[in-house]
Amino acid sequence: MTEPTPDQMEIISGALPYLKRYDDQIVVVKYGGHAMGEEATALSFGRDIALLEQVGINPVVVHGGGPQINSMLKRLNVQSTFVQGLRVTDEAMVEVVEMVLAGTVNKQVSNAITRAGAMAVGISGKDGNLIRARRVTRTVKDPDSNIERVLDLGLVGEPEQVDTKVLRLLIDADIVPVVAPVGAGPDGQTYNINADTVAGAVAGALNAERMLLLTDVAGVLDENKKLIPEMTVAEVRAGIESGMISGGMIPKVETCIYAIERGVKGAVILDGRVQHAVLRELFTDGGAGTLIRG
Ligand SMILES: Nc1ncnc2c1ncn2[C@@H]1O[C@H](COP(=O)(O)OP(=O)(O)O)[C@@H](O)[C@H]1O
Ligand SMILES: CC(=O)N[C@@H](CCC(=O)OP(=O)(O)O)C(=O)O
Repeated sequence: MTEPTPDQMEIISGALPYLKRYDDQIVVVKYGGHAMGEEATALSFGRDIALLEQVGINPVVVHGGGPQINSMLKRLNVQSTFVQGLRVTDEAMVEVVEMVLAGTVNKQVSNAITRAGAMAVGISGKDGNLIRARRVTRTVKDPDSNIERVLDLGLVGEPEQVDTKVLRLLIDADIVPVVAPVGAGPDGQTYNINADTVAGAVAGALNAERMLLLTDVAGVLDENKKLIPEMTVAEVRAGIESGMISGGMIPKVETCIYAIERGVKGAVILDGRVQHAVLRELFTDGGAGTLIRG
């Protein structure tokens, strides 16, 4: 074994105040499909989560899998369309979505954490009554006529109710819950739910100390493409209004606002492709991405 360098000792020692701050607190980590790419990043993610569990923090993982669903649909020769970042999902497609998210990806993520030495259990929002979903619609404006139309996205849902019992049982048993973003409607129908939205709902229901959204950009970028380290809810709203925040970043910041309004102390958007992104964010002074506060 090589001797630790003074720098390494400095880093470990510098983590002490953060270890105290997060002791026994819940941290919800959303692991986006784009952040999963490389094998090395997946391993570093698994190690980060296992380390949090080991030092007495309670991580809860919610994962995405949009790119993984895309490649399965491509293999099946099925086209998919998106409305405001949400995948229009019919009966046949929801079967593929559930298979990829609650099957392949869920087990990959829980396995990466387990291999790193923590106990992780993968569940979907349909297990233990975790997420009761309701159908969502979106209003779009026709650019030519300016007439607004309500679009039905099929079996796309949003969390109507979150029952945290199963999560609490796992957390109390020192098991890391790994949640796939599908839910069931009151009639048992399966709904496809955006993973950021699930993370916000879960973080809010658990009153988490922190919510981290791991994506493939450094965080919220300003007009000059420079990272904004910290934003208030009011600044985020102004950013959406001015068009500085657009596309896939809108549901992310909206999820952060939703979680903060439900008592989450801080929500961070950060680049999950960076090795040990979670540890950098939680245990260093500078943090890693954009922190959004109330
Ligand atoms: N102000 C902004 N700062 C950073 N990214 C932005 C901003 N506005 C729009 N975006 C876009 O949002 C994308 C992130 O959302 P998305 O692709 O849906 O992520 P994920 O797949 O991880 O859920 C970025 O890659 C970028 O193209
Ligand atoms: C309704 C809806 O759009 N659901 C998403 C669920 C997966 C997801 O959100 O994955 P990422 O976080 O990797 O983008 C989808 O079908 O792609």
